[in-house]
Amino acid sequence: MTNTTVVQAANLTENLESSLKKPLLGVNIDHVATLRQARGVSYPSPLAAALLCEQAGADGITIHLREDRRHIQDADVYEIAEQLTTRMNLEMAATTEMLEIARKVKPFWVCLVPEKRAELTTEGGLDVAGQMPWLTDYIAKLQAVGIKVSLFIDPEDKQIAAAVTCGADAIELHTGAYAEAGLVCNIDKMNAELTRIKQAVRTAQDADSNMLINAGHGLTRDNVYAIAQINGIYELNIGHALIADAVFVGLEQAVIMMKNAMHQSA
Ligand SMILES: CC(=O)[C@@H](O)[C@H](O)COP(=O)(O)O
Ligand SMILES: NCC(=O)COP(=O)(O)O
Repeated sequence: MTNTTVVQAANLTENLESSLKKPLLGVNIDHVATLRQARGVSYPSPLAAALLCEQAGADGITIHLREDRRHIQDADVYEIAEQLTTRMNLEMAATTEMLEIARKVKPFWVCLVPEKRAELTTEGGLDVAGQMPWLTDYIAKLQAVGIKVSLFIDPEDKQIAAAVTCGADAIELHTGAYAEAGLVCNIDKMNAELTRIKQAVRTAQDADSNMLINAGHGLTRDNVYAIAQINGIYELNIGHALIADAVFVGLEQAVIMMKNAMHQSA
């Protein structure tokens, strides 16, 4: 373990206590890379974005190294890992190729997510219950080199129970259905999804009090408050909407605005 990792681990324990009331903000910077890849040039730099987000108060940086490399590239992962002062959360599919990369980079967190080639963004949660032997072994191989492992799952009892059995250090509850209901102003559906997420947090707490509970996907300044108020959520990972805000107000201000939205109702 490097000195940085020891400090990060100590901070994690400390943060766990305080964040039970106030979730942390992990900023997903995939779409800084999307903009760069649109032209195949070297700017804007995801590394510069990550460092600016940290300066503005982000508690961690999330990047998703997709198998098709549509945004974040391998070089970004190595470069960002070297220079972050908070924690990297590396999202990836549970493939053999990604396992090798993660074991070299050693991010603080790996978050295992499902991937489909044709999707615009992650459509559903990982089917942990359907691939228990593979994931149990995969998680152990990451943990063996000191990486903490999170599983991106739908808020379903079956998946939560499977995540505990597989030995995950954390789960990240997929908030996409809640966010999509808000986009089409379906308030009943939004409330039902919120209830489902709250219930999932309770189920996870009852199943394993040491497992961290994160949430994310599709969160915006308009819909984040209700999720951030749920007791027991450790961290929210937010990307697309925050980067969209940054186009108008700048990245640092967008981070500050998102943190404010998490802590006070609009
Ligand atoms: C797993 C998840 O919800 C997202 O963070 C994911 O990274 C989305 O992928 P895109 O950034 O490619 O939309
Ligand atoms: N895991 C969710 C995430 O990192 C950000 O998702 P989004 O805000 O880009 O939808």
